[in-house]
Amino acid sequence: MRSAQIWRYSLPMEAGVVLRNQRLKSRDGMVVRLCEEGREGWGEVAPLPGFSLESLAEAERQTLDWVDDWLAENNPDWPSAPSVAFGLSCAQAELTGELPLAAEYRAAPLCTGDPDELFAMLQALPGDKIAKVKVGLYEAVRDGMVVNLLLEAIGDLRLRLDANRGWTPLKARQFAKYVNPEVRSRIAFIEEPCQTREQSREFARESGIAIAWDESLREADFTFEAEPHLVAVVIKPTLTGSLERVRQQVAQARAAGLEAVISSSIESSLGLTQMARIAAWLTPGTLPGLDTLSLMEAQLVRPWPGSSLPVIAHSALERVR
Ligand SMILES: O=C(O)CCC(=O)C1=CC=C[C@@H](O)[C@@H]1C(=O)O
Ligand SMILES: [Mg+2]
Repeated sequence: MRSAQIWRYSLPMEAGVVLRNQRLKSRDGMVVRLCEEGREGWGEVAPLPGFSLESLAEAERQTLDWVDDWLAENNPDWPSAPSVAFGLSCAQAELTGELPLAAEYRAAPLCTGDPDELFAMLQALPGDKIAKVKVGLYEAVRDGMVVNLLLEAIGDLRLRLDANRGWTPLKARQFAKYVNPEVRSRIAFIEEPCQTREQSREFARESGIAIAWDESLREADFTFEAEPHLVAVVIKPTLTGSLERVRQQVAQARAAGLEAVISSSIESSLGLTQMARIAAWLTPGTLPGLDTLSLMEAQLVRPWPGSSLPVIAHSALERVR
């Protein structure tokens, strides 16, 4: 006998979370529970506004249809919307025991705000000191100075930078100018520095700074291929699709000699803890980019170890099915 429940959630976000010029006041999505023969599996379906092509309403329709089909003892294909395929495939992988419990909770910390406060946090990082800094939001020169300062001050720090295609070739050059050539190799990579892939490649050639693709993975002409200066790809499961598809992309990246970094699409603690498990399973040895829980004011269903945010239980959510 199969049974299933679906709930809607809406989690308030910290003030000032801006995604692609749009303020994100709350994170909205669904929690799904699939039950069969005394076992259960949970999943989160949460299209990210400004990134996912499907709306929450469309995701809800596809989730309900798939669950109805599954309850009728069919084994339906994954729905077309990536966020739906991901959430449902996680629920099924928990149900069948395919998704291991071991998790990588040491996500690379996102550095925001005041450089002075950052120092203390970075100095205290245990093990591999690797952190992520968003660039391209302020003056390129300021970004260059901050990155240089951090790398020069903390000798064993490595940084992942993310420009979200924010720089013109000129701005990218201005950034590089302020980063001492001796510390550039400790920039693990910069995600999508420029507006086009060609400009990003040119920047990497010129500056010697390694790059990674993120937005490019969602473009129709993208293929996983080795290129000079390209070291990694960022895989955001909610924007990718089913767990099988995520596995396939990790394998394709590996085959091309690229590091695959599992990364958040600002899911709740439920989705984030599952991605910490996916990272431990599929990309052992690589710190995932999952430090987005602190953008929220509450956790959902399952807590992230060490977080002091209150946890909202499924029983407090609005039931859809
Ligand atoms: O990759 C990480 O370390 C955290 C996730 C992250 O940076 C992002 C998640 C979702 C949307 C984006 O604003 C942003 C990114 O650009 O990668
Ligand atoms: Mg990115």
